[in-house]
Amino acid sequence: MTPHGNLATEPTSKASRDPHVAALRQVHRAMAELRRGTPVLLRGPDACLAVAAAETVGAQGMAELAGSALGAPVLLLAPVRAAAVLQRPVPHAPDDEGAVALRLPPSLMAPEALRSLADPTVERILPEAPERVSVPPLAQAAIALAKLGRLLPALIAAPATEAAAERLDLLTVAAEDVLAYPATAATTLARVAEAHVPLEDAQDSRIVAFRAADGGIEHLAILVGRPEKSAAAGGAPLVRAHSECFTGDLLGSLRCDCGPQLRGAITRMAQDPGGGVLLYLAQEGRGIGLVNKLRAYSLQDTGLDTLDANRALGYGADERTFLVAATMLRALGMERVRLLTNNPDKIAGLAACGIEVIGREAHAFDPNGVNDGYLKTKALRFGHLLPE
Ligand SMILES: Nc1nc2c(ncn2[C@@H]2O[C@H](COP(=O)(O)OP(=O)(O)OP(=O)(O)O)[C@@H](O)[C@H]2O)c(=O)[nH]1
Ligand SMILES: [Zn+2]
Repeated sequence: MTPHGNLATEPTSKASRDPHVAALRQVHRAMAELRRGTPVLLRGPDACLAVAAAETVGAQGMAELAGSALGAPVLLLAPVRAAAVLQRPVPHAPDDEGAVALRLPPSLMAPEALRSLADPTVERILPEAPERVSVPPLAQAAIALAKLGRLLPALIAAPATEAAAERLDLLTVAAEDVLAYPATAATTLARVAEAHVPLEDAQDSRIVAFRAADGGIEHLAILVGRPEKSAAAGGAPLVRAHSECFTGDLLGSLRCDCGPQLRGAITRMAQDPGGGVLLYLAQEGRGIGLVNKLRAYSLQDTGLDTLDANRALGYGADERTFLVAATMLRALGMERVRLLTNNPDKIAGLAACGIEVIGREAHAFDPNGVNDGYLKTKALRFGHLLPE
């Protein structure tokens, strides 16, 4: 509210009238609410669902959820996590919205118990088995919202009304806007800053920052040499779409190959007459976020590989959208590229977003004695094109 009235009904700028921007803003707010343990209301065409993240909800959030609920809350879990909690296979039902709903005994309806049900890295013997019940409408959007917030995809959920949510001052967000968010956010990426940053391995480098209209973390393009010139002259510059890896890129972790891939790509672009572009994408852990990647690592230390560890958390093997990279390349005027990668999904993903990948350049580094299993899994289970 302002002294001039309600911004929702009296837009003061073009941006606040744009339905895409309004949707992005609301979804981003909803993510932040879940992250701090506050419930939000998902609005669908026929029903509403109040949800709170099992990982963050506290006593107040539980009380607010109960206060807005029309029925008993259930726990929504991704099917793999539900199977682990129930200690039996969970057959797929056609209308399950990619989630399993469990009715919890009162002993498990408390924040600490919910956290342990959500998190496979926490060992817990259940006093009573939860009962599988039918999945409420909008469960898929609920799981998607938790994932967007880089939380464990596990939510406590109950049918609710908009009036009750308003009375409790809970944020309401359209389920369809949650599902559309990754694509909508990617298409609003715009250049916001640019600077010359000489690098150890490439003196003639510039960084261009891109921001989406949601207020999320910026993605960066590192331009080495003059790739725009090469593109404008009909060439296809070297491009690497590099998902950020705090542990590998910054700390030199030996668990993965990201550090050598990052520095190696920049060195290679510096040597290429056409230069190159390294997209440094805010998609840590293949899109699951750093905290979940650390959880995945701890599961890998118990014997799971990188793919099964992601699934045990309730995430997919790869949660990235390549539309981010494609939008940045288009904004830079580079729609024909040679891609530095071993990952065929990246080639297909960029091609599906309208980028012409005219060639692939292998980008493999020798195992280091720690990441050998990780590299093997990439070849065997992700189909990466790695040398024998
Ligand atoms: N979830 C998860 N992410 C990881 C793990 N190890 C590395 N990553 C992340 O994976 C991303 C890099 O993806 P990779 O699959 O190694 O490589 P790629 O970029 O898809 O393929 P290339 O182009 O061939 O390198 C970075 O964001 C890393 O943080 C892991 O064990 N689990
Ligand atoms: Zn890494």
